[in-house]
This record gives sequence, C-alpha cells and structure tokens, in this order.
Amino acid sequence: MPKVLISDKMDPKAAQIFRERGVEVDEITDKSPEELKDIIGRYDGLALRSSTKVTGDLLEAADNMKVVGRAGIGVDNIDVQAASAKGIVVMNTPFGNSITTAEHAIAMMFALAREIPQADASTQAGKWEKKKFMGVELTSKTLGLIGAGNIGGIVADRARGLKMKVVAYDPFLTEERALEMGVEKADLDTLLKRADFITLHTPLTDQTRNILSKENLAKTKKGVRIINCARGGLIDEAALKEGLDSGHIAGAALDVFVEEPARENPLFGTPGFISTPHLGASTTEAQVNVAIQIAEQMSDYLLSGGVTNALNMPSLSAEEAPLLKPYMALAEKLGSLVGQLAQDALKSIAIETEGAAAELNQKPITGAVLAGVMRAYSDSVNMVNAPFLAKERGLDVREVRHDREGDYHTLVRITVQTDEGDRSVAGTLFSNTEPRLVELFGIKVEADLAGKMLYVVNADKAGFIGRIGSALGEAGVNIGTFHLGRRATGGEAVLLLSVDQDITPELLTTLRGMDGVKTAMALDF
Ligand SMILES: NC(=O)c1ccc[n+]([C@@H]2O[C@H](COP(=O)([O-])OP(=O)(O)OC[C@H]3O[C@@H](n4cnc5c(N)ncnc54)[C@H](O)[C@@H]3O)[C@@H](O)[C@H]2O)c1
Ligand SMILES: O=C(O)[C@H](O)COP(=O)(O)O
Repeated sequence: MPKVLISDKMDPKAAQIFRERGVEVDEITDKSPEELKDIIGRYDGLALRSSTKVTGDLLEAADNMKVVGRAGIGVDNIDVQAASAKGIVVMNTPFGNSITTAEHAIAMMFALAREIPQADASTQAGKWEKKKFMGVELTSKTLGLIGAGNIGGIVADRARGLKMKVVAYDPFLTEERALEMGVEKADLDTLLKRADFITLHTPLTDQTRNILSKENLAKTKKGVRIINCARGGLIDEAALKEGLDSGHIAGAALDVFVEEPARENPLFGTPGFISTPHLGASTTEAQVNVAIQIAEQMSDYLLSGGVTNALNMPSLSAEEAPLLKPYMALAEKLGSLVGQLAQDALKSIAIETEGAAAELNQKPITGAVLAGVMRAYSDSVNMVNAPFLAKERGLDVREVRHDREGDYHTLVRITVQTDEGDRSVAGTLFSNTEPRLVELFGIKVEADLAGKMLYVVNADKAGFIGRIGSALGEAGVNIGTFHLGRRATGGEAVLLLSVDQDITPELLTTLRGMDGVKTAMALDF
C-alpha cells in the first residue's frame, strides 16, 4: 500500500480520501527540515501547502518519493527541477482557492479605503475618533490590475460589480480577452499613472520580481493604495515604506512578504499599512476544495498512474508514454524558447509536425508546447491546463500535420503571431530521443536548449565572436556550448550559448551596448 505524508496543516478531508482510496497516510506538521529529511525516505507521496520547503536537499533523501502534491497554487516552495530530475511528479490544484484569494484582495481594498483595521483598533481602545478616519469611495475609481490570470480575472469581475474601472497590465492578455473581461489593457506605465488602487496577481518570476520597484512606485498617482495578495517579492518593501512615510502612497495592504513567516518587518507600524499572515487561501471552502483535489489526484497517480494537473508531466496513457516522452520534451523546450523570446501578447500559435512526429497523438505535443510558452508568464500552468488557459485567453491554437518529410525524419515547428509579425522555431530529435533546435526565426542554428543560455542577435561582422567571448570572460561567465547561425554572409546572425553562471542584468546591458548587437537576452530551460 503506498504511503503519503501530509506535512502542512490541511483540511481533514485529504487524509480521509487517502484512507478511503487505499493509501496509508501520516499527518506530521511540526518537523524541522532536518527531521523531515530523516523520515521522508519512508514515503511515496508528500502532500503540502506553502510552509514545507521541498528543496533539492530534502529530495535527495526522498528515495521512494513518486509524487509531491501542492494543495494550492504557488509551487515556489518546491524545487520542481530537482523533483523532475528525480522522476518525481509535482502536482498542484490551480483553481481550488482562486475565488477565495480574489475575495481577500477585494476585502483588503475595502479595508484600505475605509481604514477598517485602524478604526477598529482605535474604537476598541475607547477613543471614538470619528473625525480621524475619513475614507474614500470605490465607485468610479480606477483599479490597476497587474496580472490578469485566474485570480486577477475574478478580482476584475468583482471590481466591475463595485462600479470601478479596471485597467490591466499582463503581457499575455490579448485585446480580445481584455474586452471579454471588461477591462482596459494598458502598459505598466499607463497603469501606474492612472490607478487609484493597484492589486498584484502575478507569480514571482525574474520578470515580476520588484515589479513595483522604487522607480515604478514613483510613477504612481499621489494617494495610490496598493494591495498584494500574490507573492512577497513583487514589491520593493523598503521603497513601499518610503512612499507611505512621505504620504505619496496613501495605503498598502500586504498578505505576502519577502521573508515569511514575517514576524518582523520594517513596514510594521507604518501609518497606512495593514497586513494579514498569508491568509489569501484561508477559507473553509477553499481549503476543502484543495484538500479533496490534491488527495484525489495523488491517489490516482499512486494507485493507477493517472496524471492530472502535473507541472512536470503530461497526462498520458501507459502505452503512449514511452513514444511521446521525447517529443514532449522537444515541444516544451521549443515552446519555452518562444515564450521567453516573445516580448508582447501572442495572438496565435501554429504547431506543425512533419515526418514521424506527424504520426503521433498531437494533443500531448500541443499541451507541452503551450505549457512551455506559458511557463514564462505563470507558474501554475501545466500540460493539462495549458490548452484550457490558452482558449480562455483567446489564443488561437492550430495543429497542422504534414505528410511530407523534409530535411529531417521528424520535425516540430512552432509559429507564433505577435504584434511584430510571425516568428517560427523548429526542432527535431537526434537518435529519436535527444531534442535539438534546428531553426530559429528563419535562421538555421543547431542547439540543445538546456540550462542557462544567452541569446544574441547581431550583425555578422569579423571579430564579433571574440568580443562576446571576452565580455563574458570578464564577467566571470564560462561558456559551455556555442551555437551560431546567420541569414546570409554579412547579414543578421544569431548566437545561442549555454553558460555556467547567471547572466546578470549588468552583463546584458554591456552586451546590448556592444557594436553590432541588436538583441541580447538571458534564457533558462
Ligand atoms: N495569498 C495567497 O494565499 C495566494 C493564494 C492563491 C494564489 N496566490 C498567488 O497569486 C498569484 C496569481 O495566481 P493565479 O492563479 O491568478 O495565477 P495565473 O497563472 O492564473 O495568473 C498569473 C497571471 O500573471 C501574468 N503575468 C506573468 N508575468 C507577468 C508580468 N511580468 N507582468 C504582468 N503579468 C504577468 C500571467 O500572464 C497570468 O495571466 C500566484 O503568485 C499565486 O501563487 C496567492
Ligand atoms: O499559492 C497558493 O495557493 C497560496 O499562496 C496559498 O498558500 P497556503 O496554502 O499556504 O495558504
């Protein structure tokens, strides 16, 4: 009988379902990381929320582990890469607590508008300070929504019900979807300038970290009120404090913090600041939802191999799995490349297969492409929900099979339509197992998309490669592999390098300033 450990406080429904389905279960929620490491080897599954940190170190000791299940959305406490490397499936419940979290954001907005926590404390202290607390109405105010996914979408819907105007910034939001949501799509600067309230609903990624930086906070309207029920790290907390102290920011409500648990924080006690201890998902309804969902999903996997809502594995039948696995790795890498390189909202994606690839079930390949594309924007996307999310956002997805066989015995090509025109990448399998990029935006270039990479578009000129090598060397960045391609002699050329160290923003600035460089970007696979 498989054995599961529940390591964070979870609704009792989870344990009940595991037992009913024939899975042994222990609930141990008070262990230190060292103690957890001592016992983790006994379990086939680990069910958790956001408190348990599933590090590479913990997974090293998880010798029997087959599945890690997050009863919730964010998986930033799980080293998904280390789990994948160990063949452990990571699952989440992408929709179970969305309504609850959206309601918390709206509650925080009301609390800010009417200073409810401060007025409550004052009244209960016997002060009756009726003149001190003068609020603002929400009706007709502009709500700036940063991140218009599941939770952002529900917040927008509720805000419109409150007669607010909603302006949304999300690079993945199409005009069509914005129209459907009844929000105005805007760039970040416009949103910052116009919003009376700003609410954040993005995952924490390299692109969203400090999205409300000191510089961006300075662009906001005087008297703005800010809500974060998404992830700590999206706001520069020191700059937020400065803004509150100076009076530029009228109020801020945080449910999430850079350091959690936040037992101390410079923001505590700042006038206009209110907080909750990461309670976004904490309602009876949401906790029952996510507990039931994760216990069902994990039991399915442990007892019959069924896969639902996995972040690192497609849903597959036992027969198809070995054949499709390398294609899905190829498709996800190509999708991830496109997602990272596309700088604006994608309108459509065409997934073409040729040769051997065209003979296979296209759905898992499409799911893998979409999961790869959208992982650049959201950490709750997986191969199961990616096609659904693409449809919901009005992204036109086309699958085209070609009978012909071209230069390669098998080929997957992805063409995306962006505001800047069509862009296409293609890849094949070497030895039927190893994914390889073979074409990038019309330029033939052969590369393994793996780990940290640098992408450069430059004018094809003598001496350029030496100068790039020197710039990386001076920054202490070691080159692993070097791939080159060009449109024509002396024309546009691309470089794809795998590197051992991080490409810092400073190094990117240096590279972008070099003679002949048109684009330089850091990629991660
Ligand atoms: N406080 C809590 O208890 C709580 C509860 C649930 C979820 N969350 C967090 O809320 C966040 C949103 O969850 P969700 O389910 O709506 O996720 P989602 O994936 O449905 O939506 C995220 C949205 O952010 C957008 N996005 C990505 N990068 C962006 C960028 N650079 N700028 C603007 N938008 C960008 C994506 O396109 C996507 O639409 C996640 O971080 C999740 O972990 C917190
Ligand atoms: O990502 C999530 O689902 C939320 O942050 C909820 O976290 P929690 O399960 O620890 O409340």
